[in-house]
Amino acid sequence: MLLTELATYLIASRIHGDGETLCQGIAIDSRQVKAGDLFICLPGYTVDGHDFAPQAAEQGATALVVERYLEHVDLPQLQVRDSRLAMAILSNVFYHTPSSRMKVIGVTGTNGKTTTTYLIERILADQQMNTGLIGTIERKYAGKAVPMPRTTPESLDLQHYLNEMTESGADYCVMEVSSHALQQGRVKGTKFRTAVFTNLTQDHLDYHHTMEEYRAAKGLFFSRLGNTYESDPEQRIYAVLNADDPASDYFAKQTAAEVVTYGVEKAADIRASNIVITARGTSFHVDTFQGSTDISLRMVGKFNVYNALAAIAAALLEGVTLNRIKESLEALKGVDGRVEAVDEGQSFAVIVDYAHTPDGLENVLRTVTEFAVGRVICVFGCGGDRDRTKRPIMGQIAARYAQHVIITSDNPRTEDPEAILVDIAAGLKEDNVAEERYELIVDRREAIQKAIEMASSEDVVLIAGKGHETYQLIGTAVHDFDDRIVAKEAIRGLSK
Ligand SMILES: CC(=O)N[C@H]1[C@@H](OP(=O)(O)OP(=O)(O)OC[C@H]2O[C@@H](n3ccc(=O)[nH]c3=O)[C@H](O)[C@@H]2O)O[C@H](CO)[C@@H](O)[C@@H]1O[C@H](C)C(=O)N[C@@H](C)C(=O)N[C@H](CCC(=O)O)C(=O)O
Ligand SMILES: Nc1ncnc2c1ncn2[C@@H]1O[C@H](COP(=O)(O)OP(=O)(O)OP(=O)(O)O)[C@@H](O)[C@H]1O
Ligand SMILES: N[C@H](CCC[C@H](N)C(=O)O)C(=O)O
Ligand SMILES: [Mg+2]
Repeated sequence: MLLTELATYLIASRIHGDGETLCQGIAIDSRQVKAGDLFICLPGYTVDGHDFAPQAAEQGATALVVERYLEHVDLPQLQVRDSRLAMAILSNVFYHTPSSRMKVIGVTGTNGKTTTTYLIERILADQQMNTGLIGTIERKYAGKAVPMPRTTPESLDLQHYLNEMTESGADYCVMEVSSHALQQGRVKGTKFRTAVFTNLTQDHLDYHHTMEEYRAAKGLFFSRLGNTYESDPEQRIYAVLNADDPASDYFAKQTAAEVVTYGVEKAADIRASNIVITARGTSFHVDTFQGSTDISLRMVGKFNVYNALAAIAAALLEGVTLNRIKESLEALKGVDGRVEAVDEGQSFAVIVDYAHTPDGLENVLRTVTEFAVGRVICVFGCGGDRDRTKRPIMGQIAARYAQHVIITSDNPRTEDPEAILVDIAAGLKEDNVAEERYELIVDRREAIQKAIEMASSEDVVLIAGKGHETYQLIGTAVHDFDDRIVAKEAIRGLSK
């Protein structure tokens, strides 16, 4: 497209230089610019994309989108007020607004996004609907699955993937929408059919500063939902909210979409009762606006009842019958790295889980303690360059539920690994937890080995925080690391 043509989508933008310049693609990273690309300069949190304009020019960029005119760069420039917003708009233009060619169901919340997206996707796919998925673990469509570096892609990548999805025939995209994504406008321009909210508890305070700011970021999802009422049911827009989470009242007030609620404790449109949790699964009764049924999940934990209820709501809104939903939910074994059992025939249980927030850890520990006959041994850590205030809290939660706690590394990134462990241990010290009940082992492999060596029959070893991850980030290096493989090796090592 020509620069002048692109400018028509950006009101009050200003062209410096030749407007007849052809832009064949869009790039936001100078290292990935191809000849003929439009390079959008994004002011970042660490560096300023404007500083890389000369590099982009060298790589063959034909024009720039800038927030301030760059005199020293000899390229035509489209000056805008907000280059992130320009990126969202232009990405939609470039990829022909893919979200209007399919139904996009988005899931936001502190915990349970990945799990809920897989449940929804499974139910829809079982109805012979052509589905795609984008989230923490992978993006998946057209028979391909590609691991994802982050939960919600930048708008440029998102529109690209959505376009690939519709071109491969997808009717639905089920995706996770993180608070970072909402704050940074990564989903601006994406038309959502349904926005699902799981829950709001502490995480990411390094980025959002306070719980109010964090809630406001999540709120952007609901306040930006469609503001028109269509007579065509296919065009209607819904917000699915957790009646038991206080933040839902706030989101309900913010949105113009039709609200459907789910929950256990409080009255809700989709409500579970008679919840029974065992080591093998979770069963419950559910009343909905489309009838009632009993469901037996193979996934354990009360939190998974909430995830299932959210998925039931989203699927009912697509016209799937409750019976079909039940069949799909009951068939699902679970989601990669979420309360995943590691079984090498050992006499004790080993569970790998992705709990990396205080609430997530408390939920999974509570679940595990409910069916553990022996002791619970918990191995976990906290990510570096992330919310530091959650560290001592997670330490306290671990010691409250587990008989023995091994504090270890979980992606220290650029922080001092030992210092992170000390931050976590501060919580246990404050609670006067006896020193023999916990230990600090920086090396995660050693920590897992130690937990497995000390486990006796009927104990449960919970390895939390990394779930499906297949790496350990230390400094800026990425090391191969998979809790499940390391645990298996440690179990096999026992008999030697
Ligand atoms: C805090 C945050 O979200 N940061 C994201 C943001 O980074 P940034 O604004 O700091 O970017 P920057 O590194 O300063 O660079 C600015 C611009 O210069 C460009 N650049 C930079 C270097 C260079 O050589 N050439 C160049 O052109 C960059 O491509 C970018 O366009 O924009 C970058 C480009 O899109 C993202 O990669 C980066 O994600 C970082 C890596 C990240 O870790 N994000 C996490 C916190 C995140 O987004 N997590 C959420 C939630 C997880 C969950 O709870 O599920 C997620 O959705 O994954
Ligand atoms: N509804 C829920 N409420 C509380 N905790 C949950 C819930 N669902 C899952 N969890 C816990 O949180 C962990 C992460 O779950 P999941 O990956 O589904 O969440 P997520 O929101 O996608 O996380 P992320 O922010 O990293 O993408 C699980 O391993 C489990 O321990
Ligand atoms: N999406 C979350 C995942 C955290 C997982 C944990 N293993 C860590 O690295 O802190 C984040 O980026 O904060
Ligand atoms: Mg996720």
